[in-house]
Amino acid sequence: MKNYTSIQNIDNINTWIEEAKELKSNPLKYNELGKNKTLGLLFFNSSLRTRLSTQKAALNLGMNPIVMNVSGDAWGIEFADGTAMNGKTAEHIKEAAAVVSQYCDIIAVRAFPTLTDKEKDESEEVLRSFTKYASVPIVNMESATGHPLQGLTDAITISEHAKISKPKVVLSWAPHIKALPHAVGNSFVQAMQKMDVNFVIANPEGYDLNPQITGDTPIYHDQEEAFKDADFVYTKNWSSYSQYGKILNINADWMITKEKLGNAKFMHCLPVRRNVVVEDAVLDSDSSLVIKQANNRTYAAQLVLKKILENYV
Ligand SMILES: NCCC[C@H](NC(=O)CCC(=O)O)C(=O)O
Ligand SMILES: NC(=O)OP(=O)(O)O
Repeated sequence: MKNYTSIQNIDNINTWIEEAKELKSNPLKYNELGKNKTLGLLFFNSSLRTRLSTQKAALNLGMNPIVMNVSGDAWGIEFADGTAMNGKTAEHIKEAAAVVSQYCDIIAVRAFPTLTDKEKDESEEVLRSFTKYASVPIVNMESATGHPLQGLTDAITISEHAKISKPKVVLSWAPHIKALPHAVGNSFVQAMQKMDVNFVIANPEGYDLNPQITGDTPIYHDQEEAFKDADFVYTKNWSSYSQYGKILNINADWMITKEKLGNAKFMHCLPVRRNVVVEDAVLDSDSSLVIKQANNRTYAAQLVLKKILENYV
């Protein structure tokens, strides 16, 4: 594998899950593999888990991670081709990516969508430009339309906690005060579509995700019906896709409660707003997997970096 930009880069999710579990049981087994190799982490947006777990993963493989907050700390980067750069941007991605490639053996990038320009977001301008102009492998740390390190993490976590062979997994929309990206939802859908699970999505009318991603996956607009006999409820807010980037209404009654959850396990990528997305009683109970889930971020990232290092030319 050269780049890891999408869940579609996973050739066999069951094999990957087993490999990640092996790394988790012996995280330092390959601590010579990345010796004298540098991982550059570039953040255009905030992060706690991705920032730390990806560095931890690199350290477990013997790599040297270096981190930069691009927004604020670096020069504004221009992505448009052929433009006269007489505005806010000071250097072009052609130079920036080529220069960073001389300092780093792998580059990992976080860049959220605009949520105002659908075409631009769907073109994955930032991630695609790094892939095009960098001369080293690229890892997606959450882009405009996907968060494949999170999706792999979620697949590992479900495999670890499943009590039956084909568990029912529900991806449920939940309320939020801000317009949020579709990336986490998209990658979770793509990961579940590759796994042997009974997978459905629950969201209010107007919040269906990109139909090219959801495909044949059943979508319920009735949360209670979707949650029937669920083993896992994975919760996430996203803004409208059809009325791109908009909050249509708050739908506060879609908040996850202990009563709605029943015997299902609760999952969320974090950060999560308590008593808006999910009530305290869920997060503070044994039903919540969120902390264990976040721990798996390290092993998902470690597996991805290991696969890239093993194929490094
Ligand atoms: N990386 C995990 C989620 C990141 C982002 N959440 C957020 O922006 C939450 C911000 C807030 O709650 O203010 C998202 O939904 O894609
Ligand atoms: N889940 C996740 O990606 O968290 P951060 O945004 O804190 O990295």
